Amino acid sequence: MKIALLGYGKMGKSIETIALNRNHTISLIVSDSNSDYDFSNSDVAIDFSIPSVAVSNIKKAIDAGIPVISGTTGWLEQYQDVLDYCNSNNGTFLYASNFSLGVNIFFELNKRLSELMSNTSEYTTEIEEIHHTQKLDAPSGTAITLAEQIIENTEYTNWTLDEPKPNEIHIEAKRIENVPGTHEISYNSEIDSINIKHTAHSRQGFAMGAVIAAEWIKDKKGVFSMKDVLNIG
Ligand SMILES: NC(=O)C1=CN([C@@H]2O[C@H](COP(=O)(O)OP(=O)(O)OC[C@H]3O[C@@H](n4cnc5c(N)ncnc54)[C@H](OP(=O)(O)O)[C@@H]3O)[C@@H](O)[C@H]2O)C=CC1
Ligand SMILES: O=C(O)C1=N[C@H](C(=O)O)C[C@H](O)C1
Repeated sequence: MKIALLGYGKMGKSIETIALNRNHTISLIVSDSNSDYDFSNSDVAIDFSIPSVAVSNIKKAIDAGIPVISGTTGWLEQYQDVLDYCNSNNGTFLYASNFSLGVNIFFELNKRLSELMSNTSEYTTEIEEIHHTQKLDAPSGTAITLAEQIIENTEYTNWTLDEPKPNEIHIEAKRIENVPGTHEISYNSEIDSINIKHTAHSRQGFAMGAVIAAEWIKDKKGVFSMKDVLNIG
């Protein structure tokens, strides 16, 4: 498979290593310095860039008829626009706030725990995420997905980085040198606490998941998620 890499930073480079090990080739590398590019020799595009350019990168791939997967976070207010664009142009698109198998299993645990908590009023819920200091967005896309899952199953209606109101889940976003990505959900009452936590030890799980998603999506049409790829949940 010939892969176009949209973004060649920490993730783009990790994806390149894994893709080459799986006998794929890299047909195009796009970074800030070469934004005038075309997809003429590519089978699939993988976007791990920056929030301000992700949407134009994704739409450009759809225009070229190339299936595109994106892991870039921090642009989700435009997600519906991208879905509509993909569907109306008969394109192929997959976004995941987190491509690792472990976090996608963790998402299922989070859903189940929030379902179990749906009828209890004793517990308050908090999310903590920790990432490296170069991260541009806060909270992480993964923390937003976790919060949205809890909101779907409980009385909470919003998440906030600030002091929470009773209907808001507090997300604490910490930035510490070299942390690849840690997410913890806590339910706290007077009596006890329940915590679930995922710790990434490197970027390998994210990059492997992205390559597996690209292999899976190559000949498909439509909008997909990692649930479709991993067949879990
Ligand atoms: N969904 C998931 O599983 C994961 C998602 N992420 C997300 O992926 C994104 C990238 O993360 P990471 O690799 O760590 O970030 P980096 O900052 O290391 O890399 C970002 C890259 O984007 C490039 N870039 C800048 N402008 C453009 C442009 N116009 N077109 C294409 N690329 C451009 C930068 O190029 P230059 O170097 O020239 O400035 C840089 O190489 C982030 O949003 C992060 O949150 C990260 C890990 C996992
Ligand atoms: O920027 C990162 O590094 C990561 N970003 C993703 C997010 O925002 O959730 C996924 C992962 O946690 C690493």
